[in-house]
Amino acid sequence: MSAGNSELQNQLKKAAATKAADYVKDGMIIGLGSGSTVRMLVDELGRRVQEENLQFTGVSTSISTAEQARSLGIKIVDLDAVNAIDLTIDGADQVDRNFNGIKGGGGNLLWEKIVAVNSKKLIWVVDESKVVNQIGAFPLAVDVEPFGSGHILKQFSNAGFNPVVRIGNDGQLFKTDSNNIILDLHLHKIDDPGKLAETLTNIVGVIEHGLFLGMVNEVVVGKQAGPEILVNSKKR
Ligand SMILES: O=C[C@H](O)[C@H](O)[C@H](O)COP(=O)(O)O
Repeated sequence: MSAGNSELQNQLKKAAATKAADYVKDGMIIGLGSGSTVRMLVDELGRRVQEENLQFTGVSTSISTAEQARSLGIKIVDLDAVNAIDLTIDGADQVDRNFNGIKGGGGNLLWEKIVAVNSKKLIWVVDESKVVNQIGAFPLAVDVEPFGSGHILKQFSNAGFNPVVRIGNDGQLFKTDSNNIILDLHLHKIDDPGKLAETLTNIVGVIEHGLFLGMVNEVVVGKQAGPEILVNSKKR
């Protein structure tokens, strides 16, 4: 699932990703997010490793990012092999002006959230179409244990959450890197993200949800006039 991939959107994603790559310095431990914007970031970091001898250690939020990074010569270690991550750079599907975001369009929200909470600083790279007044137009991914998930599906339907079981590009049931399934909630708008997060967290069988509320320190926004950095003053 993706918010869109027009040529302009890809240019803006790339501008944001390239700007965010400047934050990575020698000796740092860097969390690498997932998705198409992070793919561009990892390409740029790989270029710097090869051409500028940049030396950093990466911790990946997905198998696919780890594979891409390693193929470019970036050192990737397990999260448990480091004490803390200096900085994580990740993508997002939507973010509002209170720094509440939706993630999980690629199904990587669980590892992304685990890496985020173990990071000293979190930056998102997005194009300007993803900065919104109210989140929720993008479907909210919920990572669910497959066992008994039919009952969670019913519970979500009864609550009016319009859940859809995610199917992969291969036409098969989508499975996360942890072998869980994703239920996408088509909510259209989320009036109270905190309350929804609490509701979802309290359901047995829900492993994690794609609401990342007030967690991000900075958002690098790719705009036609040039990248803009939104700073979350509450996280300074
Ligand atoms: O599970 C996927 C992640 O949360 C992505 O970071 C998010 O969906 C943004 O992806 P993209 O950069 O492809 O729009």
